[in-house]
Amino acid sequence: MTGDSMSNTLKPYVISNVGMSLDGKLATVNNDSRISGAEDLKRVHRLRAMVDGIMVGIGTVLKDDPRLTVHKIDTTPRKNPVRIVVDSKLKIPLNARVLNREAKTIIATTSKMSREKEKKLKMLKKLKHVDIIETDGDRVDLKKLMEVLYKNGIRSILLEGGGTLNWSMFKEGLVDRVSVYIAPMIFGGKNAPTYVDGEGFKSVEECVKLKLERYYLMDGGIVLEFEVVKNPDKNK
Ligand SMILES: NC(=O)C1=CN([C@@H]2O[C@H](COP(=O)(O)OP(=O)(O)OC[C@H]3O[C@@H](n4cnc5c(N)ncnc54)[C@H](O)[C@@H]3O)[C@@H](O)[C@H]2O)C=CC1
Ligand SMILES: Nc1nc(O)c(N)c(N[C@@H]2O[C@H](COP(=O)(O)O)[C@@H](O)[C@H]2O)n1
Repeated sequence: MTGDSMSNTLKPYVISNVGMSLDGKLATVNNDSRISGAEDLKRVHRLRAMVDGIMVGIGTVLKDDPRLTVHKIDTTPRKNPVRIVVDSKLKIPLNARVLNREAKTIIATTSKMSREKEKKLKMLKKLKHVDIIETDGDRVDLKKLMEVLYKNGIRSILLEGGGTLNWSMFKEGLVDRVSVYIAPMIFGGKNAPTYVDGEGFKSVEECVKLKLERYYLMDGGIVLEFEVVKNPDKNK
């Protein structure tokens, strides 16, 4: 997997992966996200082992407390990609599992400071395996982040949600590939998180277009793999 060009700026190749219910939910209204079965989790961990970075939003860290390491398959030598947490306000708890020493962690935040944020930043900067990337604005500037990550040698990223970050990444045109596991389950609930939340595209013309490349059965559900079609109107 190599970097992708972003109007003359190089960025990492980004694969979006989730496990979702047939109705597109990432978790139930009570935040139960046990969707993938054992085989699908192994597939996800094989993907993790292939990339340079695994990225989530702070919402996912606060709700799931994930490790974001390769721990469901054996790899020799043990390969843990860099974990990337998008966290504008630095809400990350210092005891979050994503800050353990099993892998390096990059926290992407904004340069906007409060006294509390500054205090936490100081503590985080003391951790040798943690790096901070700051961008300007109220929320993390994802295009800038991709540019900085690429310059730091990160050529491929597995984007593991949640729905808010997924929306921003799709909206900014930063996703190159999609692989989703659809479980034979229906969660319902208009407040349950979906694969892509955010404000949504206003028209079909604006939406992200995908090209189905592969599909196969797994854990009683189905895995679908798509390429994101860049410049879909080019040949019209
Ligand atoms: N089934 C699955 O495969 C997965 C399920 N989940 C579920 O998704 C839910 C968490 O999703 P969300 O609450 O949507 O949180 P999220 O993980 O998408 O994080 C969103 C947060 O990131 C921060 N952020 C900073 N800059 C941003 C930017 N430019 N764009 C977007 N966000 C930015 C904001 O604080 C924002 O609220 C949980 O219920 C979790 O269990 C999460 C990942 C995978
Ligand atoms: N692919 C997939 N299927 C599910 O059913 C899930 N719940 C998730 N969740 C993602 O994996 C993270 C947990 O990672 P660790 O096992 O703790 O390393 C979680 O935070 C979501 O990003 N993914």
